[in-house]
Amino acid sequence: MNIYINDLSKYYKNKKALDHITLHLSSGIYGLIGPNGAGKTTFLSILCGLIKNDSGTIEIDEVKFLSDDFYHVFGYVPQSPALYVDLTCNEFLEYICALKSIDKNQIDHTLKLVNLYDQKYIKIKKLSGGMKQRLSIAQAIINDPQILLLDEPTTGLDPIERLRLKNLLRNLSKNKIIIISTHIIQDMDHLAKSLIFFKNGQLLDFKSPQELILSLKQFFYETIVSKNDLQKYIETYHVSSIVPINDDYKIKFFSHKDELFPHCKEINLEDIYLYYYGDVYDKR
Ligand SMILES: Nc1ncnc2c1ncn2[C@@H]1O[C@H](COP(=O)(O)OP(=O)(O)OP(=O)(O)O)[C@@H](O)[C@H]1O
Repeated sequence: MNIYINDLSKYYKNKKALDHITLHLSSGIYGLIGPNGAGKTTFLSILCGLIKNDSGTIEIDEVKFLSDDFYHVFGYVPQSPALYVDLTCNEFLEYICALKSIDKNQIDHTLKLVNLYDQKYIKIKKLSGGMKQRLSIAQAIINDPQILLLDEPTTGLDPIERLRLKNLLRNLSKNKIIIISTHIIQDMDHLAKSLIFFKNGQLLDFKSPQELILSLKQFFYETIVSKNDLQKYIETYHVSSIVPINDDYKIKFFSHKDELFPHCKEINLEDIYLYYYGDVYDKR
Protein backbone atom coordinates (compact mmCIF):
# COMPACT_ATOMS: atom_id res chain seq x y z
CA MET A 1 0.00 0.00 0.00
CA ASN A 2 1.27 3.47 -0.94
CA ILE A 3 -0.27 6.92 -0.65
CA TYR A 4 0.99 9.62 -3.02
CA ILE A 5 0.12 13.14 -1.90
CA ASN A 6 1.04 15.70 -4.50
CA ASP A 7 1.05 19.49 -4.08
CA LEU A 8 -1.88 19.52 -1.63
CA SER A 9 -3.18 22.94 -0.54
CA LYS A 10 -6.19 24.03 1.49
CA TYR A 11 -7.55 27.48 2.33
CA TYR A 12 -10.18 28.45 4.91
CA LYS A 13 -11.32 31.71 3.27
CA ASN A 14 -8.02 33.66 3.11
CA LYS A 15 -6.21 31.48 5.66
CA LYS A 16 -3.79 29.00 4.06
CA ALA A 17 -4.04 25.89 6.26
CA LEU A 18 -2.01 23.59 3.96
CA ASP A 19 0.62 24.88 1.59
CA HIS A 20 1.74 22.65 -1.30
CA ILE A 21 2.30 19.42 0.66
CA THR A 22 3.96 16.58 -1.27
CA LEU A 23 4.56 13.24 0.47
CA HIS A 24 4.91 9.57 -0.43
CA LEU A 25 3.86 7.19 2.34
CA SER A 26 4.35 3.41 2.37
CA SER A 27 3.59 0.81 5.06
CA GLY A 28 4.65 1.82 8.56
CA ILE A 29 3.91 4.30 11.32
CA TYR A 30 4.28 8.04 10.66
CA GLY A 31 4.27 10.75 13.31
CA LEU A 32 2.62 13.95 12.07
CA ILE A 33 4.25 16.59 14.24
CA GLY A 34 3.39 20.25 14.69
CA PRO A 35 2.24 22.83 17.23
CA ASN A 36 -1.37 24.06 17.47
CA GLY A 37 -2.58 25.39 14.14
CA ALA A 38 0.15 23.68 12.08
CA GLY A 39 -2.41 22.01 9.79
CA LYS A 40 -2.40 18.44 11.17
CA THR A 41 -6.17 18.04 11.58
CA THR A 42 -6.80 19.70 8.21
CA PHE A 43 -4.41 17.25 6.56
CA LEU A 44 -6.02 14.19 8.21
CA SER A 45 -9.54 15.49 7.50
CA ILE A 46 -8.69 15.77 3.79
CA LEU A 47 -7.17 12.28 3.79
CA CYS A 48 -10.38 10.80 5.16
CA GLY A 49 -12.68 12.85 2.95
CA LEU A 50 -14.26 14.99 5.69
CA ILE A 51 -13.16 18.17 3.90
CA LYS A 52 -11.95 18.84 0.38
CA ASN A 53 -8.56 20.15 -0.68
CA ASP A 54 -8.45 23.22 -2.93
CA SER A 55 -5.64 21.89 -5.11
CA GLY A 56 -3.32 18.92 -5.41
CA THR A 57 -4.01 15.20 -5.65
CA ILE A 58 -4.11 12.10 -3.45
CA GLU A 59 -3.57 8.69 -5.02
CA ILE A 60 -3.58 5.28 -3.40
CA ASP A 61 -2.15 2.41 -5.37
CA GLU A 62 -4.73 -0.27 -4.56
CA VAL A 63 -8.02 1.65 -4.40
CA LYS A 64 -9.48 4.85 -5.77
CA PHE A 65 -9.29 7.66 -3.19
CA LEU A 66 -12.70 8.23 -1.51
CA SER A 67 -14.37 5.37 -3.45
CA ASP A 68 -16.48 2.79 -1.56
CA ASP A 69 -13.46 0.47 -1.65
CA PHE A 70 -11.36 3.18 -0.01
CA TYR A 71 -13.68 3.24 3.02
CA HIS A 72 -13.26 -0.52 3.41
CA VAL A 73 -9.48 -0.15 3.83
CA PHE A 74 -9.58 2.94 5.99
CA GLY A 75 -10.05 3.78 9.71
CA TYR A 76 -10.11 7.15 11.47
CA VAL A 77 -9.77 8.09 15.13
CA PRO A 78 -10.91 11.72 15.49
CA GLN A 79 -9.39 14.18 17.96
CA SER A 80 -12.48 13.98 20.23
CA PRO A 81 -13.99 10.47 20.36
CA ALA A 82 -17.43 10.48 18.74
CA LEU A 83 -19.22 7.87 20.87
CA TYR A 84 -22.85 7.26 21.84
CA VAL A 85 -22.44 7.25 25.60
CA ASP A 86 -25.76 5.60 26.47
CA LEU A 87 -24.82 2.48 24.47
CA THR A 88 -22.67 -0.34 25.82
CA CYS A 89 -19.32 -0.99 24.10
CA ASN A 90 -20.90 -4.00 22.42
CA GLU A 91 -23.95 -2.06 21.17
CA PHE A 92 -21.74 0.73 19.85
CA LEU A 93 -19.50 -1.68 17.95
CA GLU A 94 -22.57 -3.54 16.58
CA TYR A 95 -23.68 -0.17 15.19
CA ILE A 96 -20.22 0.42 13.68
CA CYS A 97 -20.27 -3.08 12.13
CA ALA A 98 -23.62 -2.27 10.52
CA LEU A 99 -22.25 1.03 9.18
CA LYS A 100 -19.14 -0.63 7.80
CA SER A 101 -21.05 -3.70 6.52
CA ILE A 102 -18.86 -6.14 8.42
CA ASP A 103 -19.66 -9.20 10.50
CA LYS A 104 -20.41 -8.69 14.20
CA ASN A 105 -18.13 -11.60 15.05
CA GLN A 106 -15.20 -9.15 14.78
CA ILE A 107 -16.33 -7.43 17.99
CA ASP A 108 -14.81 -9.77 20.61
CA HIS A 109 -11.46 -9.97 18.83
CA THR A 110 -11.31 -6.16 18.51
CA LEU A 111 -12.30 -5.57 22.14
CA LYS A 112 -9.52 -7.96 23.20
CA LEU A 113 -7.01 -6.11 21.01
CA VAL A 114 -7.78 -2.79 22.71
CA ASN A 115 -7.99 -4.44 26.13
CA LEU A 116 -11.69 -3.65 26.63
CA TYR A 117 -13.20 -7.15 26.52
CA ASP A 118 -14.12 -7.01 30.23
CA GLN A 119 -16.08 -3.80 29.52
CA LYS A 120 -18.07 -5.32 26.64
CA TYR A 121 -21.45 -4.83 28.33
CA ILE A 122 -20.57 -1.63 30.22
CA LYS A 123 -22.20 1.64 29.14
CA ILE A 124 -19.75 4.00 27.46
CA LYS A 125 -20.56 6.83 29.88
CA LYS A 126 -19.08 4.70 32.68
CA LEU A 127 -15.68 4.27 30.94
CA SER A 128 -12.57 6.28 31.87
CA GLY A 129 -11.09 8.74 29.35
CA GLY A 130 -8.41 6.23 28.37
CA MET A 131 -11.01 3.47 27.86
CA LYS A 132 -13.12 5.77 25.67
CA GLN A 133 -10.03 6.53 23.60
CA ARG A 134 -9.39 2.79 23.19
CA LEU A 135 -13.04 2.26 22.16
CA SER A 136 -12.61 5.02 19.58
CA ILE A 137 -9.60 3.09 18.27
CA ALA A 138 -11.67 -0.13 18.30
CA GLN A 139 -14.30 1.42 15.98
CA ALA A 140 -11.50 2.48 13.61
CA ILE A 141 -9.69 -0.90 13.48
CA ILE A 142 -12.67 -3.27 13.54
CA ASN A 143 -12.55 -3.62 9.74
CA ASP A 144 -8.77 -4.27 9.85
CA PRO A 145 -8.01 -1.15 7.77
CA GLN A 146 -4.83 -0.82 5.75
CA ILE A 147 -4.83 2.94 6.33
CA LEU A 148 -5.34 4.14 9.90
CA LEU A 149 -5.37 7.84 10.81
CA LEU A 150 -5.28 8.96 14.45
CA ASP A 151 -5.66 12.62 15.42
CA GLU A 152 -3.82 13.35 18.69
CA PRO A 153 -4.75 9.98 20.23
CA THR A 154 -2.49 10.36 23.29
CA THR A 155 -3.98 13.67 24.52
CA GLY A 156 -5.38 13.22 28.02
CA LEU A 157 -3.97 9.73 28.52
CA ASP A 158 -1.84 8.86 31.54
CA PRO A 159 1.65 7.37 30.96
CA ILE A 160 0.41 3.77 31.31
CA GLU A 161 -2.42 4.30 28.83
CA ARG A 162 0.05 5.98 26.44
CA LEU A 163 2.37 3.01 26.65
CA ARG A 164 -0.58 0.64 26.04
CA LEU A 165 -1.62 2.66 23.01
CA LYS A 166 1.92 2.63 21.60
CA ASN A 167 2.11 -1.16 22.01
CA LEU A 168 -1.27 -1.59 20.35
CA LEU A 169 -0.28 0.57 17.36
CA ARG A 170 3.08 -1.21 17.05
CA ASN A 171 1.28 -4.58 16.99
CA LEU A 172 -1.24 -3.32 14.44
CA SER A 173 1.26 -1.69 12.12
CA LYS A 174 2.26 -4.66 9.93
CA ASN A 175 1.34 -3.93 6.29
CA LYS A 176 -0.58 -0.80 7.26
CA ILE A 177 -0.02 2.91 6.85
CA ILE A 178 -0.65 4.49 10.24
CA ILE A 179 -0.49 8.28 10.62
CA ILE A 180 -0.56 9.63 14.16
CA SER A 181 -0.83 13.38 14.65
CA THR A 182 0.65 14.75 17.86
CA HIS A 183 2.52 17.62 19.41
CA ILE A 184 3.95 15.23 22.01
CA ILE A 185 6.97 14.16 19.96
CA GLN A 186 8.32 11.85 22.69
CA ASP A 187 5.31 9.59 22.05
CA MET A 188 6.79 8.80 18.63
CA ASP A 189 10.08 7.57 20.12
CA HIS A 190 10.73 3.93 19.09
CA LEU A 191 7.34 3.90 17.34
CA ALA A 192 7.33 6.01 14.16
CA LYS A 193 9.44 5.01 11.17
CA SER A 194 9.33 8.61 9.92
CA LEU A 195 8.32 11.98 11.29
CA ILE A 196 6.47 14.58 9.23
CA PHE A 197 6.96 18.13 10.53
CA PHE A 198 4.31 20.74 9.74
CA LYS A 199 4.49 24.44 10.54
CA ASN A 200 1.98 27.04 9.34
CA GLY A 201 0.67 24.49 6.84
CA GLN A 202 4.08 23.84 5.30
CA LEU A 203 6.15 20.68 5.32
CA LEU A 204 9.36 21.48 7.24
CA ASP A 205 10.97 18.06 7.20
CA PHE A 206 10.19 14.38 6.59
CA LYS A 207 12.76 11.91 7.91
CA SER A 208 13.26 8.92 10.18
CA PRO A 209 14.08 9.80 13.82
CA GLN A 210 17.61 8.43 13.27
CA GLU A 211 18.15 10.59 10.16
CA LEU A 212 16.84 13.65 11.97
CA ILE A 213 19.15 13.14 14.92
CA LEU A 214 22.14 12.59 12.61
CA SER A 215 21.41 15.65 10.49
CA LEU A 216 20.70 18.06 13.37
CA LYS A 217 23.23 16.90 16.00
CA GLN A 218 25.86 19.25 14.53
CA PHE A 219 23.85 22.28 15.72
CA PHE A 220 23.67 21.22 19.39
CA TYR A 221 26.26 22.12 22.05
CA GLU A 222 26.54 21.46 25.77
CA THR A 223 28.32 23.13 28.64
CA ILE A 224 28.27 23.55 32.41
CA VAL A 225 27.26 27.00 33.67
CA SER A 226 27.06 28.51 37.13
CA LYS A 227 23.74 29.51 38.68
CA ASN A 228 24.69 33.17 38.21
CA ASP A 229 25.40 32.74 34.49
CA LEU A 230 22.38 30.57 33.67
CA GLN A 231 20.00 33.42 32.81
CA LYS A 232 22.60 35.00 30.51
CA TYR A 233 22.90 31.72 28.54
CA ILE A 234 19.12 31.36 28.31
CA GLU A 235 18.90 34.86 26.84
CA THR A 236 21.83 34.37 24.43
CA TYR A 237 21.32 30.81 23.17
CA HIS A 238 18.43 28.54 22.27
CA VAL A 239 18.57 26.30 25.32
CA SER A 240 16.76 22.98 24.94
CA SER A 241 17.57 21.38 28.31
CA ILE A 242 18.82 22.41 31.76
CA VAL A 243 19.97 19.74 34.22
CA PRO A 244 21.11 20.76 37.74
CA ILE A 245 24.51 19.33 38.72
CA ASN A 246 25.47 20.16 42.32
CA ASP A 247 25.49 23.99 42.36
CA ASP A 248 25.84 24.31 38.55
CA TYR A 249 23.73 23.47 35.51
CA LYS A 250 24.43 21.36 32.48
CA ILE A 251 22.75 23.05 29.53
CA LYS A 252 22.11 21.86 26.01
CA PHE A 253 21.53 24.47 23.31
CA PHE A 254 21.49 24.83 19.55
CA SER A 255 23.17 27.40 17.38
CA HIS A 256 23.90 27.78 13.67
CA LYS A 257 27.20 29.49 14.40
CA ASP A 258 30.46 27.66 15.10
CA GLU A 259 30.55 27.82 18.88
CA LEU A 260 33.59 27.17 21.09
CA PHE A 261 31.61 24.71 23.25
CA PRO A 262 31.73 20.92 22.85
CA HIS A 263 29.06 19.36 20.65
CA CYS A 264 26.34 17.35 22.42
CA LYS A 265 27.00 13.64 22.71
CA GLU A 266 23.32 12.88 22.33
CA ILE A 267 20.20 14.71 21.24
CA ASN A 268 16.63 13.44 21.44
CA LEU A 269 13.28 14.07 19.73
CA GLU A 270 12.34 16.72 22.27
CA ASP A 271 15.48 18.69 21.32
CA ILE A 272 14.42 18.37 17.68
CA TYR A 273 10.92 19.65 18.46
CA LEU A 274 12.45 22.72 20.13
CA TYR A 275 14.78 23.16 17.18
CA TYR A 276 11.88 23.32 14.74
CA TYR A 277 9.32 25.14 16.83
CA GLY A 278 11.50 27.34 19.01
CA ASP A 279 12.13 30.74 17.43
CA VAL A 280 15.54 29.74 16.01
CA TYR A 281 14.01 28.24 12.91
CA ASP A 282 12.42 31.55 11.88
CA LYS A 283 15.67 33.45 12.61
CA ARG A 284 17.90 31.31 10.40
N1 LIG B 1 -13.00 25.46 9.96
C1 LIG B 1 -12.01 26.37 9.96
N2 LIG B 1 -12.23 27.64 9.57
C2 LIG B 1 -11.24 28.56 9.53
N3 LIG B 1 -9.95 28.29 9.88
C3 LIG B 1 -9.68 27.05 10.28
C4 LIG B 1 -10.68 26.03 10.34
N4 LIG B 1 -10.08 24.86 10.77
C5 LIG B 1 -8.78 25.17 10.98
N5 LIG B 1 -8.53 26.46 10.67
C6 LIG B 1 -7.23 27.14 10.71
O1 LIG B 1 -6.33 26.41 9.90
C7 LIG B 1 -5.05 26.28 10.52
C8 LIG B 1 -4.72 24.81 10.70
O2 LIG B 1 -5.61 24.26 11.67
P1 LIG B 1 -5.59 22.73 12.08
O3 LIG B 1 -6.74 22.48 13.03
O4 LIG B 1 -5.51 21.89 10.88
O5 LIG B 1 -4.19 22.64 12.88
P2 LIG B 1 -3.66 21.52 13.90
O6 LIG B 1 -2.23 21.37 13.61
O7 LIG B 1 -4.52 20.30 13.81
O8 LIG B 1 -3.87 22.23 15.30
P3 LIG B 1 -4.22 21.57 16.75
O9 LIG B 1 -2.96 20.90 17.21
O10 LIG B 1 -4.56 22.78 17.57
O11 LIG B 1 -5.38 20.64 16.56
C9 LIG B 1 -5.14 27.06 11.83
O12 LIG B 1 -4.65 28.36 11.61
C10 LIG B 1 -6.62 27.09 12.11
O13 LIG B 1 -6.96 28.26 12.85
